[in-house]
Amino acid sequence: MSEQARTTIDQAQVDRFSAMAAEWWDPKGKFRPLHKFNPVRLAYIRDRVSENFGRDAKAPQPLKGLRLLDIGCGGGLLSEPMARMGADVVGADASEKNIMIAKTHAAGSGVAVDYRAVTAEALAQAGETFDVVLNMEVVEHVADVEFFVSICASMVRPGGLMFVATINRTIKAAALAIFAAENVLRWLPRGTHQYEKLVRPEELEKPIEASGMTVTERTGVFFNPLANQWNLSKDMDVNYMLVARRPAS
Ligand SMILES: C[S@@+](CC[C@H](N)C(=O)[O-])C[C@H]1O[C@@H](n2cnc3c(N)ncnc32)[C@H](O)[C@@H]1O
Repeated sequence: MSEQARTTIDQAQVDRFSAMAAEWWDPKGKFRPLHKFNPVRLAYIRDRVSENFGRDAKAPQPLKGLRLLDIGCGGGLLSEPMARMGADVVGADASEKNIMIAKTHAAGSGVAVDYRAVTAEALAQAGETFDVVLNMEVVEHVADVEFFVSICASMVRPGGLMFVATINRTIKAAALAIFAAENVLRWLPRGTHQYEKLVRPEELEKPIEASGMTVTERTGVFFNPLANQWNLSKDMDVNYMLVARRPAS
């Protein structure tokens, strides 16, 4: 298939998110797991970015002056805190409704984020580049994972980082992240995730490495029911995150 004919849009997935858009900022609503995830993933991103760019992670705005893309930003649950940490954030999502909700929320919170209803391929084609690309909980919802990851990686500047978070395609993930989360705990609406669309780490690493980036860290993220919180873990069988770095030129 020619590059031009390839698309990252799985319209049924985008429609599903558009239909739930009003709930993005309700911590008890359909995006509850993402709200619960936020403390652990925000600290992880802040610390890795600070380390990479020689910043003090404890400073009030450790990401000051860095240009950051939050691709598949949804309602902006990551974009807003990243902007508060000082980054110049572009929040991009294929769903216009998500972007509308994100813009409204940011205006209410007084946070400046450049929200755009565009695909990753449109941004790359326009020649956009970033110090940091966040690719969080999106790859399991796109049409062409390899293409999507390559496009996102192509926008990372020399010396920059890309974070990818998703759910592994394992039996354990099918049991916990799909069956239990959707049918028993009811954390997510039924049909949020499809087993066939889950992505194994090596399926991300191939296009990342092919784009000239190096995967520098792999970590699992696991829910601790006793503490009622998510923690970093060595176990990558269910939720996991990768960090990749483009060598400085
Ligand atoms: C599970 S949400 C993740 C939201 C956000 N990244 C977070 O972690 O809080 C997935 C988002 O990806 C968006 N999306 C799906 N396919 C996309 C594509 N090809 N390009 C851009 N956004 C896409 C959906 O509209 C949805 O908002």
